[in-house]
Amino acid sequence: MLFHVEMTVKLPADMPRDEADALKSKEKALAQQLQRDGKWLHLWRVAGRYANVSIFDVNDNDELHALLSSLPLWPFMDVKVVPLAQHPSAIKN
Ligand SMILES: O=C(O)CC1=CCC(=O)O1
Repeated sequence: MLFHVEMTVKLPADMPRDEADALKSKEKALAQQLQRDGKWLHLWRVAGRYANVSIFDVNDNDELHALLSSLPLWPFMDVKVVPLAQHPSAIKN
């Protein structure tokens, strides 16, 4: 199942720089592993915002939730999920 996910990161302004950097580093390592695993198909920065748009390919809603909630930045993100279905006019998917 494919999901469009928008994540907006909101780190507390008073979070120490080294703590924020450690979280971002862990986030990057896990995001890259999930891309190698074929679960995280696309990862795009939203221009001008500390946010990304991603496409995930997972088995079901529960796997998506488990994956998203395992991200180190999860406690500091607003996440919007849109389930995707086939479009009848699409010539590739
Ligand atoms: O910077 C972000 O958009 C949050 C994030 C998700 C995966 C990653 O490496 O950073």
